[in-house]
Amino acid sequence: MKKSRIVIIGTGAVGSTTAYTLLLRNRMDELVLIDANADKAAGDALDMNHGMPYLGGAKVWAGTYEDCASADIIIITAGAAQKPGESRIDLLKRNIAIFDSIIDQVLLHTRDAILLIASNPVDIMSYRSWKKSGLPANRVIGSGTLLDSARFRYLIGQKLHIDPRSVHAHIIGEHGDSELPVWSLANVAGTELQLSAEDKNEIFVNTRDAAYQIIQAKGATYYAIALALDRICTAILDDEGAVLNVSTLLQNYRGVSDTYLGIPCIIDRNGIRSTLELDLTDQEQDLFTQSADKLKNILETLDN
Ligand SMILES: NC(=O)C1=CN([C@@H]2O[C@H](COP(=O)(O)OP(=O)(O)OC[C@H]3O[C@@H](n4cnc5c(N)ncnc54)[C@H](O)[C@@H]3O)[C@@H](O)[C@H]2O)C=CC1
Ligand SMILES: CC(=O)C(=O)O
Repeated sequence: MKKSRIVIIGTGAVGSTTAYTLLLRNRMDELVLIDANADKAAGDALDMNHGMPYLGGAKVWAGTYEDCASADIIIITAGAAQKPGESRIDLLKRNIAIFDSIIDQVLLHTRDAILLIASNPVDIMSYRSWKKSGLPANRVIGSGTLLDSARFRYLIGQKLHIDPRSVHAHIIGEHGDSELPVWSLANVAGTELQLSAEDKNEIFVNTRDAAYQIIQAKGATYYAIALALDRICTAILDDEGAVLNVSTLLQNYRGVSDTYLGIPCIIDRNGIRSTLELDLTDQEQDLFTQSADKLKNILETLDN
């Protein structure tokens, strides 16, 4: 049987934490680490290999783009990260140049892998990767608002004293400042959430601004995104049909086309099987349209 292989490009804080998370959870047979700083990737691989007596038997090595040839999933976490006070969009120029060269090098070796993008601004980087690669959109996935939805569910759970795994609630739109909460559909076991308008506002603001708070406190966020990326990889490798709020190409989705945004998607071995159309209120629809317009305006400023 073919061995399952995940390649991670960019083994900084997010990439190395994701590698470690995948390894601890025994998600694949082979894990390849690539970084522009080859010493960093080599050091991470060595460090993780020294834990092998206590792990599940996966092979881990610092590799090259040639190793993408038989990858099932290529996770891209390379590039600049926000400094305190910077927005995700502030990273755009730096990360577009890095991405263009990464996608070119990946395509020299494979057109079969699923690309899973996490670098910011993630919706724009995912769109760019899809457009530049010419791969089918179902195989170019952004982490989107999966992390934001996890933060949202955690904060709702805290307020209600309910396990976040039992909270069903979505953040959609940009992974960034224009994202929106879908309060009208949020529920626990199908029942309406018992939260005041003030509680809801506090929960949403803390969700939207979580990255700013964490970056201010310790310089970067990486544990929760690593778990979110692990969740997407599992949905793919185990052919789950899981519903996850990832960033995908929208075509005629609630009036939005030709941009990547976070919405609920069904994910299986082929990547994104289909999207689920949420029944938004008028106010939610307005916010969703505004989020899409913001990203489309930015996309229009980019060269081809
Ligand atoms: N989608 C999400 O929810 C999240 C996204 N991020 C984003 O992930 C990205 C990475 O963040 P961190 O790991 O904290 O940054 P980092 O600075 O710790 O790591 C970035 C790594 O990319 C490498 N790199 C740069 N150019 C490269 C190239 N051309 N080829 C290969 N590797 C290259 C660097 O050497 C470095 O090791 C950032 O854009 C950040 O904003 C971070 C957290 C959550
Ligand atoms: C950095 C980032 O995008 C996040 O933690 O949400």
